[in-house]
Amino acid sequence: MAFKVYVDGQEGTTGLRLFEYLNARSDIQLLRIDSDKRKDNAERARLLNAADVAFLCLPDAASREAAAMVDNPDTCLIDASTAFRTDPAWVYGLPELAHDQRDAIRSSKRIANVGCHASAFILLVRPLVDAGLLPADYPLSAFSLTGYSGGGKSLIAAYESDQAGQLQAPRPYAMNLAHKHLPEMQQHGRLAQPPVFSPVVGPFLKGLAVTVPLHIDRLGANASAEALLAAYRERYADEPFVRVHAFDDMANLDGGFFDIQASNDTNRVDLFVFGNAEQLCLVSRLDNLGKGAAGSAVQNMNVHLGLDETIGLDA
Ligand SMILES: NC(=O)C1=CN([C@@H]2O[C@H](COP(=O)(O)OP(=O)(O)OC[C@H]3O[C@@H](n4cnc5c(N)ncnc54)[C@H](OP(=O)(O)O)[C@@H]3O)[C@@H](O)[C@H]2O)C=CC1
Ligand SMILES: CC(=O)N[C@@H](CCC(=O)OP(=O)(O)O)C(=O)O
Repeated sequence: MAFKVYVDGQEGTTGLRLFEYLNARSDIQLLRIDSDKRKDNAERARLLNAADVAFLCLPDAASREAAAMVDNPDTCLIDASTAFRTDPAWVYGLPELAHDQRDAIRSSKRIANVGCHASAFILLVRPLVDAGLLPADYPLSAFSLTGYSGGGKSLIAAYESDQAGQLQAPRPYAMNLAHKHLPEMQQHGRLAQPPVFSPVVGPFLKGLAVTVPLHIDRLGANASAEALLAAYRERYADEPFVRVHAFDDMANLDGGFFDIQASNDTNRVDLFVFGNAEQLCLVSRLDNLGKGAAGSAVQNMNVHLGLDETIGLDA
């Protein structure tokens, strides 16, 4: 028997990518809303409550509205927005977060799928805090280079209609240091304060890399590049979608340049540690539409339904 799955926001960037993943599967029966009814609340409520799993690929406010429409206790919601990522009634949809996270995802009907910058940042930071290598009160900073699909339909349209080339240079944003991912980065990274976070969007569709610079003498006792890598290898040993690279993995650089698109079209996260005896640079790379959005949503669904979590996803 196929699982009934509905995507609210099926014509948006995340919804369309999710549709590609789900449409290829024989164990999923997709419930489709007529295009002209996609904002009709009665029709949305009917489909949301008919689904075993409903994905919300909507702006935050519309996600909150959709969640309030669900009264079927058997419907599991997987929300792609930021609305519920630090809400204690929702489980954080990052299976790799901790050893017991999959149990929580399996048993909850409310799963907050994780944002692209936040996934990459938390997967770098959390194992180091848990291992005592990165003090929770370390004054962290991070910058993220991202493709424009992360900004949804409107940003994609702006880049794709940029005939005059006005958007061809990288553009730092969230200059007020209040990016919407900061609360989840702090909470799920187990940090005493949020990082100083600087995202930069570039003139390419997708691909993302978060870089976290560190001074070794400000880290925990016995911290070193090898100790950090050992913590990653221990935490992610059995993870199908996390690849921990060797220290200073120059073979992965192209003439000294880091390729932030090399994880694209997969659900994989690549983790790197570069540096020297004094300073380190942690880098996490993923496809913002894959592990940063739709791929991770499929992974969460697979975990929740008790399926092989790699079904339909490339590592
Ligand atoms: N893009 C990405 O890489 C990522 C996005 N996210 C999050 O996922 C969510 C969706 O993002 P994204 O796909 O990029 O956004 P888009 O703007 O591309 O798509 C959003 C979709 O939601 C629809 N929508 C808006 N309001 C309503 C409503 N009231 N009822 C029904 N449908 C509605 C829009 O309709 P219409 O077609 O009419 O515009 C649109 O199709 C956001 O919360 C975003 O922050 C999370 C991780 C990564
Ligand atoms: C380029 C761009 O605008 N990217 C988005 C992040 C996309 C994402 O991860 O979505 P959520 O915000 O729902 O988590 C941003 O920085 O807000």
